[in-house]
Amino acid sequence: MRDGKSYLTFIIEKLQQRLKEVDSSISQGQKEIEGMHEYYWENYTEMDQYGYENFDNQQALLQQVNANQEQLALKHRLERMLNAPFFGRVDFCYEDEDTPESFYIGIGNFSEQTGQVPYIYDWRAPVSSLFYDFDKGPASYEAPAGVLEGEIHSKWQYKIRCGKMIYAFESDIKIDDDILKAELGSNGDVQLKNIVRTIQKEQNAIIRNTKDKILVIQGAAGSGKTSIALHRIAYLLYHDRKHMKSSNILILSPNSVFSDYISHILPELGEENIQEMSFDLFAYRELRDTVIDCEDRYDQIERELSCPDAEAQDRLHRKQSEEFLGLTEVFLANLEDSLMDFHEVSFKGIVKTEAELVNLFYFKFQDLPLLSRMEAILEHFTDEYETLYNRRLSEEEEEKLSQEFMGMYATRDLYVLYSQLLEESGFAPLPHVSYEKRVLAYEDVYPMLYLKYRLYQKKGQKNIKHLVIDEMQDYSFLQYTILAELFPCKMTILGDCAQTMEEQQQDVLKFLPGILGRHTRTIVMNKSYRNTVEIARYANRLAGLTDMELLERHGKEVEEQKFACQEEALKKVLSHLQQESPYETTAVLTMTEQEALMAYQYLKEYFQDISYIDRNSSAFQKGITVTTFYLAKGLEFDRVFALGRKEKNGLLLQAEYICATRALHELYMYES
Ligand SMILES: Nc1ncnc2c1ncn2[C@@H]1O[C@H](COP(=O)(O)OP(=O)(O)OP(=O)(O)O)[C@@H](O)[C@H]1O
Repeated sequence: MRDGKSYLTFIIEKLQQRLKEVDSSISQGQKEIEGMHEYYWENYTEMDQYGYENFDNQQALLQQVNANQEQLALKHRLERMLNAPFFGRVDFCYEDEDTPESFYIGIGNFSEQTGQVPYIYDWRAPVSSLFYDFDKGPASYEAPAGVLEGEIHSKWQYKIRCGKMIYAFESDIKIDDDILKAELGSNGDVQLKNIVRTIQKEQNAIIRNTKDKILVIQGAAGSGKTSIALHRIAYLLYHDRKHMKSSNILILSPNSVFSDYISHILPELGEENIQEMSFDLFAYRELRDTVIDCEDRYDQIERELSCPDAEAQDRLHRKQSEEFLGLTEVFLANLEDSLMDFHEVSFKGIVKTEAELVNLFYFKFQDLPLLSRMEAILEHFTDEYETLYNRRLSEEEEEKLSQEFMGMYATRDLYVLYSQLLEESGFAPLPHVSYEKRVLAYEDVYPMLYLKYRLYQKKGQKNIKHLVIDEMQDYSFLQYTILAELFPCKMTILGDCAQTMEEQQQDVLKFLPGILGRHTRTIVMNKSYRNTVEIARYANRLAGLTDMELLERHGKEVEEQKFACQEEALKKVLSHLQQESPYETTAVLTMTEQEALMAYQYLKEYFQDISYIDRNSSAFQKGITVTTFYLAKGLEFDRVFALGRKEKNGLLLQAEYICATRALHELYMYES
């Protein structure tokens, strides 16, 4: 049996050979494309008048372009593999055989020719699960044909960079943990890393879970939730290429910086990137016809921090609660009558009496939402007219009829109706203003969106087959109710109750199964990988967590200090920043936007290339970053300076916990 080093030499040769073939196929394809273009320009005047030849030409061209693009993607994959073709090996002896077979594992499959036994197996291939799930000894894996049993004779881990072997370890001597510690001990990249080399057994079980329709992961800070979700997407795409394309997956992510932070992993794993969106942005787009602007979650947090208002908090919660949904249903039931004013319609010989309209409205079309029903009746009427006279209605006629039918609603303005709902449910109504002045407070955004979906037929998101919701603890009962309606697909939902951005922690696990149904499976992960033991212990004390498992990676003790004002605290931050440091990324995290801006302006005097992240930012860079705790959520930095407050309340404590858990190696908790 060959050792890893000689196998590497063999593979590099094969990869180079393959790359040459791909290169020549790409240039051949390119020539053909050019030839087709030339042929077209020389002959298009003589092509048949019906455009058949032109069409055939276009099709052939398109096919060639697609083929070339595929080859180009393959070229990129092979180039990536040339850098590090494999990272693991399992020597596995099948039950009924005498000698073990070596399976080398890498970020993609590689074989001499398509269809031949691979030289390297993709980390997502069935046999690769041996590497993640078992140590030396009896083992099995699930192949398409069934479970295959056998014994692992040895397991190897490799680090290869630029085609050179950096190290090779036989891993039954528990080197896994050391390798993991070495990976985690290195300085943070600007983007989240792929973890294929060191996926842990419990993480692997989640990544490869295809059985559960709804998978909910409650994971402690730094337990790898986001990483797992992305690797899971890569796994699902690999295993169901026929039915699942990257365009069928959507990630609901908190903001654009976070989207940028995770955007490298899928391309690194050889997959296309997928769509990402924040739910607040989606809601805003959906309500744009009704209001000129909507507050987002961050406006709400800023307000809570600058002028805490218990009444406003209470209102926010009541409006997002199950009880309020009940009140909305009562309101809708009453609206069935109170909104309508039927009257006879007579148009060019066709008459619809009030009784006939009532009948159509409450019986024939009763299943349609209230505000979509009259449109259906209008369509019904138009059909009748066009069939009778065998002519289409003109635009003016359509307009006139539409006015007459829609005029039977007392109003169709969602803003007015929602305001009415608020009043009837014991809340203050919305200000009576024109469209240009309608700015919706955050507490009203989702209740209004819900009302919209109950009143109008909604556009389903049928194209989405898998929805990933990150930071699950930040969505309310009402938001999940809306999401369940909009996305009747598979879901991976992940988050951490301890990182709720509110006065009190929200345990979404209590209500999720009720909304999403009994096919919901919840997995809890308590092992944290991000922080040193010193930081993790400190953070756990802040949040009162006692059941966390920590990876034994040690570092500096957390530095806590109190200052008279924020400027004093900033001076201290500055003195640290001016010292030589081995770190790539440092964050200065504040509670509010205003504080972040002040810190940024202060530090900018000393460091030209410092970056400031606000909610419109879409990327974060190496070096020093200043931002608020809520925008740093989900991200990580080598070193964190948290500028907290001496006074405490629920939200400020949560904020401190979020800041503390962002640090990989060093943490400074300052208060003023
Ligand atoms: N198996 C693993 N091997 C190597 N690194 C890992 C592993 N699991 C997690 N990590 C690392 O731990 C850190 C935290 O991972 P991730 O951001 O996915 O956690 P999270 O649970 O989403 O955290 P949070 O909720 O605090 O934002 C990352 O640097 C990630 O690369």
